[in-house]
Amino acid sequence: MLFHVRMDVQLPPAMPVAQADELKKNERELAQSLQRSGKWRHLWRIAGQYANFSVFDVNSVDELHALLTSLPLFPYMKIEINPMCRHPSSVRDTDA
Ligand SMILES: O=C(O)C[C@H]1C=CC(=O)O1
Repeated sequence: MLFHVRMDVQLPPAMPVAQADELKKNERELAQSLQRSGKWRHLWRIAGQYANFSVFDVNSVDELHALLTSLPLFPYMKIEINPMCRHPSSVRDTDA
């Protein structure tokens, strides 16, 4: 199942830089591991914002929820999720 996910990150301005850096480092490691596993198919920065567009390929909504809530930055994210299915006019046969 494919989901388009938008994540907007808002760290509290008062958060110490060292804590923010540690969270970002841990987030990056997990995000890269999930990309290598194929679960996190796409990760794009939204230009000019501390936000991203992502595409996740998971087996269930429960798996997506577990994955998103496991992210170190999850407590500081606003997340918007859109389920996707194949478009009948798509020419990309492998994109399912
Ligand atoms: O930077 C972000 O968009 C937030 C988050 C998503 C992946 C990652 O490494 O950090």
